[in-house]
Amino acid sequence: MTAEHTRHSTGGIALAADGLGLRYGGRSRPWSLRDCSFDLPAGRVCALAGPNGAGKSTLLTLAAGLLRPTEGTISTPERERMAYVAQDRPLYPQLTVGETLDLGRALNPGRWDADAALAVADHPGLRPNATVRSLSGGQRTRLALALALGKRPELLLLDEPMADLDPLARVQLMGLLMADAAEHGTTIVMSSHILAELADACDHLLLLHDGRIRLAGAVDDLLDAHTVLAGPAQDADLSPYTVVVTATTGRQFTALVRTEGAPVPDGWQRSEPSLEELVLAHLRAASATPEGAAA
Ligand SMILES: Nc1ncnc2c1ncn2[C@@H]1O[C@H](COP(=O)(O)OP(=O)(O)OP(=O)(O)O)[C@@H](O)[C@H]1O
Repeated sequence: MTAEHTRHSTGGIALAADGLGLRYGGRSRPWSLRDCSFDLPAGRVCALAGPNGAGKSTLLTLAAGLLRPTEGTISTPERERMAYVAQDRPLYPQLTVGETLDLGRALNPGRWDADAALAVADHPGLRPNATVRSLSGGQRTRLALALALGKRPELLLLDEPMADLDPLARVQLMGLLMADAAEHGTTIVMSSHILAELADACDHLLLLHDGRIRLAGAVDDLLDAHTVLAGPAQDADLSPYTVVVTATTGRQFTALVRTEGAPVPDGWQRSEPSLEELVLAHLRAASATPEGAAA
């Protein structure tokens, strides 16, 4: 497979990977991302989840076109139609807030959405004449998000956007992002370790573990496909199901399974997992298998 980065969106797909892999620093180095294939439909708000070192930032950096794949392909919109907020929020420290927004306008002629940028940047902590180097981490994030939304992107790539924001700012900025996605059909991919935050906002999931895709798809479909079974331990026959994880507490047995349509035995309770339960179960299962192979 050839290594390439394709810039187009086709058939309503905003981001697609096919056999995508990356080794930092050449062939003798370990894989940071391996065999990643997925399609992200346009207009989705996608949670990118996974433990530290799973490859989330690597995938976002590849999507932003700042790294070339070692193998496989990644397809995105044209560079002008994407915005990327990296984990370290790169900005020019010597510029003021106002000059940074002016630069955003100058670099995006004909596309700059001053209202969208101002909706994020208009905040008492972000005075127009303050220099970027004087801003706190959370204020810098706010400015980086203002630049990204002002670009009016079709695809918005956000690496832990809420990590250094206070609780009020998180709620406000998450609301602005969701409103933007709803109004303009923006596709958003956001990484986070806060699963509850992702569950509230996202309708699509990419779960990475050890550089590989563990789960990918619409959140509703993934939740529908999984069931939590609870029953007495001595009756546990899970052979009809694909088992993700099991747990025994005293005589009570629970399992997260894909029932694949098989009936639930009498005396057992079934419930739909939360997104958080689903993610944690798959991460536990991946940690327990040597290769973290996808279920
Ligand atoms: N510049 C680099 N050079 C070499 N290895 C790297 C580099 N950046 C990341 N890696 C390695 O690639 C793997 C994936 O890292 P990545 O930063 O993509 O993970 P992540 O899921 O974003 O983690 P976190 O949640 O901690 O931010 C890790 O093993 C990491 O050590």
